Amino acid sequence: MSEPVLQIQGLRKAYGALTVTDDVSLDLRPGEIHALIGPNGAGKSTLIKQIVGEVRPDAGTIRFEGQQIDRLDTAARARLGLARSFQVSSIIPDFTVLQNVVLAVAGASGHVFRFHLPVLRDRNLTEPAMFHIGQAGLQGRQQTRAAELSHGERRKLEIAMALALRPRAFLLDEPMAGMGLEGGKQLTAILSDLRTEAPILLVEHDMDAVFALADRISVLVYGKIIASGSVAEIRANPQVRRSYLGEDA
Ligand SMILES: Nc1ncnc2c1ncn2[C@@H]1O[C@H](COP(=O)(O)OP(=O)(O)OP(=O)(O)O)[C@@H](O)[C@H]1O
Repeated sequence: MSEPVLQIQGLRKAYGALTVTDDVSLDLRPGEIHALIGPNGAGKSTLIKQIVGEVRPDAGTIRFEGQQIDRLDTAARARLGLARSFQVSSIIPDFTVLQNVVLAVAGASGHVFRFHLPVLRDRNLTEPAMFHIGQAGLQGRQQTRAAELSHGERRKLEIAMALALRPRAFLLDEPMAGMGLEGGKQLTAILSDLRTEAPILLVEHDMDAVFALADRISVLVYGKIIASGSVAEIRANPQVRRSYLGEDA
């Protein structure tokens, strides 16, 4: 089996008497989508925050591509290629899709960006930008201003910009939220392809999307992983059905 890209061992975090992360161990392997599911308040967001460095664990280790990263700050972890969500805050509404992605490509390649330079004529920037626009399913929309995009298209622009940063792993916190039926289907198809680019740790409440996408699922309840396995294993697990899927198993 290939080495995990991300490996979490014995992670613990408590807020006062409340243990939010209770001896959590999990990994993310190359090429996979590993879904993390669990009821509201189970500790999913807090776990993601510890992985990206926004919350400091009380104990445990986090390794990324073999390197222990739990002492690094958020920016250093991002530089190693740990991409949190598609919540790219830097979309410029008055810029076109292409201009926004070109900016992301320029930023990632360490280009010193000057607004007066004819960057849109620099093929070293526009070619990768157009490639990422295609990967994100936005072909034909490159000349549209970001402000005019629909919610789903904006999400795709965020994906294109995230891809420009050449991430080594994606941590996605509820990407399906607010997408609607058609948008959700399109995003599912895009995420499905994305796993070959970089593996995805997916926190998602939309179980149709999780069951359609996940190679593995881990179930978090009260800060503890109560089960981990394939979609079929998790669907058949009586404890999961009782404590999360809300069934009388
Ligand atoms: N900074 C904090 N201080 C105190 N308690 C916190 C803090 N952050 C989170 N918690 C508590 O930790 C628990 C887990 O919260 P978290 O947001 O990680 O859950 P979640 O599984 O992501 O929930 P949801 O699915 O609703 O987003 C909750 O009970 C929450 O109130």
